[in-house]
Amino acid sequence: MSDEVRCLACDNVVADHHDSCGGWQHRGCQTGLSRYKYNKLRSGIITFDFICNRCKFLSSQSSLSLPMPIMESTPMFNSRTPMVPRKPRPTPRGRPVERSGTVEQDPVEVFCRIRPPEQEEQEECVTVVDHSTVKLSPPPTSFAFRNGNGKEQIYKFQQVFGPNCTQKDLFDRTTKPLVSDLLTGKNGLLFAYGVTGSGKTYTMEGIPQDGGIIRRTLDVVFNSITEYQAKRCIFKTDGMNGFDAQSESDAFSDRRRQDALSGSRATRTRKTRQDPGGSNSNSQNNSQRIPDISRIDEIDEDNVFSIFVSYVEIYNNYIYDLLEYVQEVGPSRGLQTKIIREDAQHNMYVHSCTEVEVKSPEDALEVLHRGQKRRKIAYTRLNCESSRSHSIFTIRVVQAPLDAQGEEVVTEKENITVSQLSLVDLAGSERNVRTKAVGDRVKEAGNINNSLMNLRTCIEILRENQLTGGNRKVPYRDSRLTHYFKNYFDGEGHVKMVVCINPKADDYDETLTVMKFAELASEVQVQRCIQPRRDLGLPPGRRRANQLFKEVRNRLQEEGYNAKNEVVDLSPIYSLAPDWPAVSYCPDTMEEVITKLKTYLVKRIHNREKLNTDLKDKILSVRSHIAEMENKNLVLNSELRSIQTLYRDALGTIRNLQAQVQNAESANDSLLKQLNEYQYLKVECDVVREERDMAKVQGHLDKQRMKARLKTKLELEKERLKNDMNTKLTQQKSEAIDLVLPVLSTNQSKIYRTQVKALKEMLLVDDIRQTPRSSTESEPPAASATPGFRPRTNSDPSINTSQQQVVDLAGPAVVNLRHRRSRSQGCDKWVDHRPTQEVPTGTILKPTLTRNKSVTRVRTDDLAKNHAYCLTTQRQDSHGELETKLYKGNILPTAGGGTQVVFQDVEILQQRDPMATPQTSPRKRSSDGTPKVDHNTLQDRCAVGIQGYSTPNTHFSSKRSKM
Ligand SMILES: Nc1ncnc2c1ncn2[C@@H]1O[C@H](COP(=O)(O)OP(=O)(O)OP(=O)(O)O)[C@@H](O)[C@H]1O
Repeated sequence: MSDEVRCLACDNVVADHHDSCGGWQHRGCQTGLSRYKYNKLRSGIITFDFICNRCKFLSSQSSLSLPMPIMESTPMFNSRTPMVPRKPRPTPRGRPVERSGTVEQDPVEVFCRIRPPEQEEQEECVTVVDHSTVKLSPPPTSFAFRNGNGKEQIYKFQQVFGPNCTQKDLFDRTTKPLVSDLLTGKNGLLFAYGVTGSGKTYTMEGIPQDGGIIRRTLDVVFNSITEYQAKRCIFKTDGMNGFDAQSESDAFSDRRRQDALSGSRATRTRKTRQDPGGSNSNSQNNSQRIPDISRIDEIDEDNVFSIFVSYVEIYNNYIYDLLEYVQEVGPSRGLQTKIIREDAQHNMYVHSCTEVEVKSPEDALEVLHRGQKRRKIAYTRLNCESSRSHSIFTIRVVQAPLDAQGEEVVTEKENITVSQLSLVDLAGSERNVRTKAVGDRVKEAGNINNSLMNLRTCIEILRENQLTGGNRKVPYRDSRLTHYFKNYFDGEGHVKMVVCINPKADDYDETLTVMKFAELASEVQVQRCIQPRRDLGLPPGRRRANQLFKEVRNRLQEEGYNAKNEVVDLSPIYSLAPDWPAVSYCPDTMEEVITKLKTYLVKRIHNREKLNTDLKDKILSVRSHIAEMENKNLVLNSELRSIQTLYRDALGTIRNLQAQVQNAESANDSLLKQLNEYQYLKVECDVVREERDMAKVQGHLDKQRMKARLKTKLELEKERLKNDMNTKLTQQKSEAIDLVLPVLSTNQSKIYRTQVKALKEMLLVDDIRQTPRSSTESEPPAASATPGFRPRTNSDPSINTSQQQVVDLAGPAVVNLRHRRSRSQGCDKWVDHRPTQEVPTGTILKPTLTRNKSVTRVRTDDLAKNHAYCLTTQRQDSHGELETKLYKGNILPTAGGGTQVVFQDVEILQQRDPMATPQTSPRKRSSDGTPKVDHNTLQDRCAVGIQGYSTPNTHFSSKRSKM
């Protein structure tokens, strides 16, 4: 029996170790071998790694870089030290075990995205031929063209996304399958590759309103596992790229500790920084965010999930943790460089890198945003925000099954599945000639180009190995980037690449290089990652069953049953045991394998027996249950029949009622119709009635007008007749006296002459008193004698006919004309007789009534004590126009010892709407245009004033003769 010894650098078999002789035989490259590093195993055994002499020579010439030895000083080879060949490496997690000798492989999927032109009418060198082909046409300015390579080039991709493609389309086609893999426990790598400014960062990150690959991935992951998320801290990292699961109580105390720590950190950050890390802009971004709402359905519902994210960048070939906590107080150390390590499963990981457990896309985006702020970005001539480093955002999904009851997480480490998806935004390749970079930018560009070149070399060698069956060492370790990618290219998951292209002609030469690399990459095959299904022999659907059980229990409790202590019983167990253990034939470990298989089979037999017993019990219980159910069924059937009869009756009643309802509805309809007609008629009637009312009002107004005209005429006629009669009477009287006098004797005649003369005088006097005054005689004699009054003539325009009528009423027949009121007695004391409901005039000019006594009802005492009287009347028409009149007069004692008012003056205040036209403003006017006095009201109100005593029933017209 012999073991192979391979060269650490080129992986060629360089020696065989023979158990029989304990010696070594050179083989393969036949160049001999040297010790390179030694490994001390826990058991104390020391093993060696070797390199062949050829690789040793190449490394000494610096044309090959070797991985650093762990020990600087290699211990001297001691021939007595047993040289134990290295044990074969454990198969990396998820890597398919070669049983039949063939391994399923997938090509690296390469997609092409062409960004929209930067300017309109930009000269372009890229054309989309169809959904998977692009054509590159060299512009005359290009280096290739000038070197005589002016031919058009055709490149094929998995899919080409043109300038108008959406972020959603790109994500669905490129990344969604990787998200599905991630959630089912498989690893994936997606990286954006291209020239600077070609849209790699846009593709990976996008904008809040239209998220790129990273944002959408987070959305879809959380959309898919929302209901199945584990509580925070149930899973925690073991510091060696693995995870442990812990009980709920431990998780609770860890949560509290974390909260306290993050609280104190947040306080410290707030204290030291005014702008809390752009939290405002972050929340603003979140508010503008349009999340992707799609989800993956094929996930194991009986698992619980936790998501961890990390964010690192490779800058100048150093790795930095973008989420590292940097103390803000005290001397700041800045970000520390990290190293890449290999875990127990030979997976590469960034040692001591911060992994944040996130519970929502918003949490994850907050972390992403935090990292982005630390990314090295700088202005270059080709991109104002050019990434100067490669960034790797890794999402790790940790999942573990629920226990048999579907209640708690199974915490054994071997049941935990960890998968990861690395989303890489590579820095763009750039030529200093074009960027005109200086200083740091040149160094950065050099490092970027070197790492990209190394990626290209690795891919080239991989492809060559795959095509030729060669075994050339792939120089993953030459740069941090390829070192980190090693697992993926070695078969640790699906690899996809999005090649970003800027179609502008200036980029032709670089774009051509990118295309060549893309073509190369698409020919590389990576081993398909097949995640072994973990079968713990637990019933599937237990989470749902548990939920259902709890729901039923709650419902029973609500209905009054005591189901609180019922426990979930999710037996039967559907499988006999977990999957067969992975065993391989090896004579050394035969015993161990047989024991393992024996244990497994015993367990299976035990499970089978248990299941059989369980099955018998269940059959019995099901039978009794069925019998019980049948009895119930019989009862229920009879109940059903009676219910059906009732139902039929009810159905008949319902039909009757429906018919009635239909009748009622049709009656209702006809009534509604009638109602409508009546309403229409009513409207018409209302219109007619309004017209009639208007005509009536008009007629009434006409009648009033006519009545007033006739009344005036009648008065005038009466006056005229009266005058005629008086003239005639006077004439007849004097004629009678003249007839009587000659008949008398001289003595008698003397006596009688004197008496007749006196009688004649009396008669004449009486005539004079009774004769109505002509318009020139209309001024009351008392007026001129009354102090404090302004005499008016007819020429005064403010005095109109109605005023004269009022003035006429103040006839001086019974007044003591010689009455003089002394000023000392207060001849200017007024009785201000106002209407009961006075309309406020709001006028600026107001009559001056000094020392007035304001009354609404006049008593004789008021008149006796005061000397002047003012009566205010108001009239308001329907248009709101107001007419206010002030009748002023003197209070004089009458011959009979009473008091009377002699009106001397009328003031009229008319308030009119300036907008109203005479037509639109109907106004009560007399035929000569002067407003009419409302005699009735006036008479009623001033009856006391005129008479000196109250005569409520006296008509104004009948009093006029006495005045
Ligand atoms: N598909 C696109 N649609 C709209 N704008 C785009 C698209 N691709 C790129 N851009 C815009 O082009 C500019 C440069 O893009 P981006 O920064 O993503 O390039 P890059 O390839 O990451 O460059 P670098 O390698 O220098 O970081 C950005 O302003 C971005 O918004």
